[in-house]
Amino acid sequence: SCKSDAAAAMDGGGVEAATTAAWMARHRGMYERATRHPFTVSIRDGTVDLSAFRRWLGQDYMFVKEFVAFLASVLLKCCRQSDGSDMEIILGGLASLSDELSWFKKEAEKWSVNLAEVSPLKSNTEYCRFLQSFSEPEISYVVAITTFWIIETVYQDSFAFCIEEGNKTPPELLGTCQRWGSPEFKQYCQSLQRIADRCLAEASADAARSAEEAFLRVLELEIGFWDMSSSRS
Ligand SMILES: Cc1ncc(CO)c(N)n1
Repeated sequence: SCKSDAAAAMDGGGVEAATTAAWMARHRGMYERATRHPFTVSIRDGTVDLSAFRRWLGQDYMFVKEFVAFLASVLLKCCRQSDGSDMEIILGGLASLSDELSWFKKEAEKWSVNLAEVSPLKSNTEYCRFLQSFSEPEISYVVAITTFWIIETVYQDSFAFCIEEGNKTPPELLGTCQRWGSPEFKQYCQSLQRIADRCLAEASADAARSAEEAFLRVLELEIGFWDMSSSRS
């Protein structure tokens, strides 16, 4: 089970609260390959290949549609396996994807990307298959919430870098960068991180190991997704 902050504090938990921070330190190289990828760094530098950006846009629209189903499975596990105190955060994330899908359609029009004609490339298909595996009830809530947190955090960190001081991001790409790079999105990611850390603090060693494996798998899949957007793989 997954207790609330108050319940965890009462039984003296929280000593090893920062599991996710420890993983980020331990796997720093992988984390940086995912969040300082040549593709997003080229957005920040202003040297981005616009055909690559258009490819990313079409592929990510397909990804987000799959992400809706993934988030529904995270929500279901939250309701079934935790005390339900995280439900509002997850439900809020799910609700905001409705807006996000509209944004993709509008953005696709702006860049003349025909979403009806997009078919998923290999790395996207692989990532979507990974997301689909979470519909299995055997996958625990702690693994699912950790996965959700790191998926959002890679985008948050990647795009926040594109709007940090000294950026040369083309003005027509600022809207994209702000969608995931905003302080509000960062706060949302931090609330997911707190939930993940709270669940990890109580998880069995086996469950924590599975969650760390999922964390690494996401980093790998995100690197593959950026590679796919930059070139064609
Ligand atoms: C590939 C990918 N990873 C993460 C996010 C964040 O939601 C996204 N939209 N796409």
